[in-house]
Amino acid sequence: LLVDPTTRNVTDVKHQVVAVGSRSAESAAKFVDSVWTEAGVTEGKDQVKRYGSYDELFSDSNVDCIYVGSPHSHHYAHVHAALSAGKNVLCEKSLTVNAPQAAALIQLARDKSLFFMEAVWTRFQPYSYKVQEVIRSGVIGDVVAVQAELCADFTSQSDEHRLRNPYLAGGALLDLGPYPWTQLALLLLPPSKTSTDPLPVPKVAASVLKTSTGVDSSVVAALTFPQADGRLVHGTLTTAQDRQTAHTRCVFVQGTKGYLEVAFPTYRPRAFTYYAYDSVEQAGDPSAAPIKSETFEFEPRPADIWGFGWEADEVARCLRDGKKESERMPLRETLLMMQVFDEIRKQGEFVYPEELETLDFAQ
Ligand SMILES: NC(=O)C1=CN([C@@H]2O[C@H](COP(=O)(O)OP(=O)(O)OC[C@H]3O[C@@H](n4cnc5c(N)ncnc54)[C@H](OP(=O)(O)O)[C@@H]3O)[C@@H](O)[C@H]2O)C=CC1
Ligand SMILES: O=C1OC[C@@H](O)[C@H](O)[C@H]1O
Repeated sequence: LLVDPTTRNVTDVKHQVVAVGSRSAESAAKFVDSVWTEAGVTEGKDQVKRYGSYDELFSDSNVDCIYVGSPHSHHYAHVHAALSAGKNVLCEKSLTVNAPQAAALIQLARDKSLFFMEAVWTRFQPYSYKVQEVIRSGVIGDVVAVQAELCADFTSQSDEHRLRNPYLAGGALLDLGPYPWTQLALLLLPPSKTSTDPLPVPKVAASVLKTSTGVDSSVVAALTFPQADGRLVHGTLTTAQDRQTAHTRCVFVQGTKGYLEVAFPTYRPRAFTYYAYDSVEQAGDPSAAPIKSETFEFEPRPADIWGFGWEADEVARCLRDGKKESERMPLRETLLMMQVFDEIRKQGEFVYPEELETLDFAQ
């Protein structure tokens, strides 16, 4: 938000951080100091309001949109309060703990005619548009399977840390799972469309392992996605917080006439390469060589942003244009992810503490 959008060739929108809300005034002030210092800017810092409660932030009339970046356990309560106060909301992944909470917030945003979006930054990165373009060009034929993975080693974190703590809705699935899910969704769901019609929930077969704190340490799930031509295609989602994904491959796409590999990290891919064969027969022949191969690389930090800038630009454009949801990250796809995650947790017999799963979870 603090990087001038023109440095990434964006001239139609700009951003201003007008206020920061925290559970204490000291931590709000500390946050502003550290973020402005890290960004290397001084402009605008003195004007930023530092609130010692979220409710004060939600009632600031200068605020157009709230970014909710609290632990997953608290998204439902924080977003509910922000929407109830009449604010547009961008909320970090995973949107909520479960699908009923997501559905309730989506309904609240629609009832109040407010913009609402899950913050999945990967969707707005140049990588995501390019990989879809290449797949849709048919260069590797029809997609017959996709494997997507994000594992990270969080075993050194304390039991109280939000990643391992059930009371903060820890675990691999809610924290890391949205990224392999996003890769599957980008390649195996019909083109994104905003609509209140629900999407069919893919069939799920999942296995879940737990940490000593009782949250999921790893999940492997096979999902079946119906395609426009009637075919059923498998996507596998792997996520774990006790090991690391190989740096060369976090997504593998098998086509009838070739394949495509994506370089880690799953949330911000560095590159992808496709290998295309002359025919279906050649693609199935281990001794045949591809007739075409191309690598697309993505700068790790173009114009000094990690990649969140593109997501912020999308939010600004939606607000400017009076849109209540993003066509690139439609609410029904967020709901679908939460429905799939609920089914994975059900099959893995994994529930969060009762109060986190309810619709009246208080702050
Ligand atoms: N898009 C991305 O790349 C990333 C997204 N995330 C997402 O961001 C969200 C937050 O993750 P992260 O920043 O690591 O989380 P932290 O544990 O660092 O918590 C963030 C802030 O939440 C506030 N908070 C509100 N209620 C609580 C509570 N009960 N316990 C602890 N903190 C609370 C605190 O701020 P305060 O005390 O000031 O109120 C805290 O500093 C998650 O949804 C996560 O998935 C995380 C990392 C990267
Ligand atoms: O969103 C995220 O992306 C990077 C991970 O390391 C982090 O835990 C997660 O919240």
